[in-house]
Amino acid sequence: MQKILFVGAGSMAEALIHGWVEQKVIPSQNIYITNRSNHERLVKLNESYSVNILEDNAFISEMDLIILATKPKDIFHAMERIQPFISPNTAVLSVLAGIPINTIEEGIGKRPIARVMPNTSATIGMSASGIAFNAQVDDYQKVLYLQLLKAIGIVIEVEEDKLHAVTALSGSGPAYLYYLMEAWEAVGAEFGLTKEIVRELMVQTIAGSAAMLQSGNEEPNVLRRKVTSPGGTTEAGIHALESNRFNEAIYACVKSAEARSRELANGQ
Ligand SMILES: NC(=O)C1=CN([C@@H]2O[C@H](COP(=O)(O)OP(=O)(O)OC[C@H]3O[C@@H](n4cnc5c(N)ncnc54)[C@H](OP(=O)(O)O)[C@@H]3O)[C@@H](O)[C@H]2O)C=CC1
Ligand SMILES: O=C(O)[C@@H]1CCC=N1
Repeated sequence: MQKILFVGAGSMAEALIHGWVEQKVIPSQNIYITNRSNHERLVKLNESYSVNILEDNAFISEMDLIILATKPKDIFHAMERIQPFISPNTAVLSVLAGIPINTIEEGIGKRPIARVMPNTSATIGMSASGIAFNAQVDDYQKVLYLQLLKAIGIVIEVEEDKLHAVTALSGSGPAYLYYLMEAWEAVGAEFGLTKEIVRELMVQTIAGSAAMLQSGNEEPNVLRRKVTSPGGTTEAGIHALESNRFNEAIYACVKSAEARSRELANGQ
């Protein structure tokens, strides 16, 4: 990829830029960024990553790849802006939650489009991304898209409709875990442990549990049982989770996120 333009330079754009620049996948001088109005943000990203600020819409025609990274509600305005300038050869990668590929085709024409759902761990090369392609993406382009995503973590191709579920699980997933960590830190503080100690224990516990699952072939319920001594502390903790409807809360969480993604697809 020679020139890449981010249309929308917010949190997700920064995570991708950070990951790609750090992993040396795309030189920062090949990356361009634009926003609707927040120029200060563009200057900050320029200072942090030496990426270019798009100064003139006419330059859009020179882009090899455009990454759509506005909020879903802002995409229609963004597409109106780029449509007059975008070249027929320019490929597109969208990270927008919910927005279907055919909405993008309607806005900026049929061209190779990948719809991707990454997460913010792209910043450190640890994203878990889902991807779907339109029919215009040939095998060679598929490899290029996948290479880009693999550079910032793992990527799994799914049917486009399944991206709603991917969004609810791994796109939003980091926030659920950070929420859990916030609660963990708060309760740790009640026991008089310093924030630093709780943080260190918690991060290693989560990383260790994920690594156990990744490296072995045991199911989560088997690993859980190995921790849970009859009549012991874990059992007491799990009972409390059950009586506070932990499973129901998780189901409701993921189902609400999936449903919201489908609403976004319908412009709601
Ligand atoms: N954050 C996350 O964890 C993830 C986000 N996503 C998806 O990524 C997308 C961006 O999310 P996020 O980065 O969090 O959002 P942010 O609000 O942080 O960033 C959105 C950016 O889009 C810009 N923008 C708005 N309208 C236009 C326009 N017409 N033309 C150009 N730029 C415009 C905004 O600039 P200005 O301030 O000037 O309006 C802003 O910088 C969303 O669609 C989201 O669904 C996907 C996976 C994970
Ligand atoms: O909250 C959102 O809508 C976006 C999509 C996935 C993560 N953040």
